Amino acid sequence: MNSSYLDTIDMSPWAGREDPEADSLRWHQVIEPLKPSAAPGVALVGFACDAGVARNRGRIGAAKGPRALRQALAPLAWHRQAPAHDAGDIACHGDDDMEAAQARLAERVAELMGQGHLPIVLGGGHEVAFGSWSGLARHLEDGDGPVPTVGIINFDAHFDLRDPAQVRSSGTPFAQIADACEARGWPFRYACLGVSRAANTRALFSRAAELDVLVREDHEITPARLERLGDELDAFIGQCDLVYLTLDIDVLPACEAPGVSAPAAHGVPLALLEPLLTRVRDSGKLALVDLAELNPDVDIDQRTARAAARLIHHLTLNG
Ligand SMILES: N=CN[C@@H](CCC(=O)O)C(=O)O
Ligand SMILES: [Mn+2]
Ligand SMILES: [Mn+2]
Repeated sequence: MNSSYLDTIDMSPWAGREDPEADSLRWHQVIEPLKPSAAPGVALVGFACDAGVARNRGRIGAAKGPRALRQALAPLAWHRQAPAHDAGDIACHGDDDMEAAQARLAERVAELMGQGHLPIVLGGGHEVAFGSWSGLARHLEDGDGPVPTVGIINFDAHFDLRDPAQVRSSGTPFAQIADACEARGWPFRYACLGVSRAANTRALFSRAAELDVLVREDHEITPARLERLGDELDAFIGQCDLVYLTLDIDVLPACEAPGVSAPAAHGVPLALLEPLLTRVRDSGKLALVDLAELNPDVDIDQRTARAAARLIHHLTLNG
């Protein structure tokens, strides 16, 4: 186990308002750098990488996402019982380093899971997902007995099922995971919610159908259908032993999340996204979370970072 990074965790983003009243803590006052014997809690790990976005010909800048997300989470009110740890960053040193950075992330995620933490990976482009999932896979392979069935729930305007034989990028992680599942003889259970028909080609819809993906398009996620969608999500989760939740912040409409590589004209608003996330959070099966595509370079007044921080806050409220 490589734990030398524990001495170099940068806690400088964790700053903000301090209230003089009792019982008024905020995240920055509670979160601690991860220690080897830390009590189980949430463990944040940054993936400072946008090499996959560059390969996908997108707007780079998501490598700065982890810091912006920590800064936005820092002043939010603390309501948890269980601890939160900062497990540092995985940096990507250019295009040639992307696959190695994903492997380093996998190692960190597997280590955190082995210590009983819920890893929350702060991206980074959506190439983060292949690293996150690989860590989960390694952790499960290290365990005794049959490997549990993993359900992947992706809230995203995009399938990210592009053919990885062309180029591996932020647009291919779930196709890479499907291939990796096939190689291991594992089922590939993937739900992609918030998909824009305008932003995904026919080839991608066909691949999703071939892979039996649970698809709900952006315009289908309405207040009137929210309860039924929640039940469908519960049914999907019911067929899995564990859930890996991946949030591409570009699932939000561009007015709520302008700071992404590919803003969504339609999107799924925070007010509808949050109740669906509650279903996932409260399922008791959530094993791994990541959040992708926050690009502070094109954000407006930290709007996207604040929305992303709010989602992390919401997902961790039950701990
Ligand atoms: N993670 C990224 N995904 C999108 C980007 C789309 C775009 O740049 O327009 C994709 O590859 O489909
Ligand atoms: Mn997307
Ligand atoms: Mn994506």
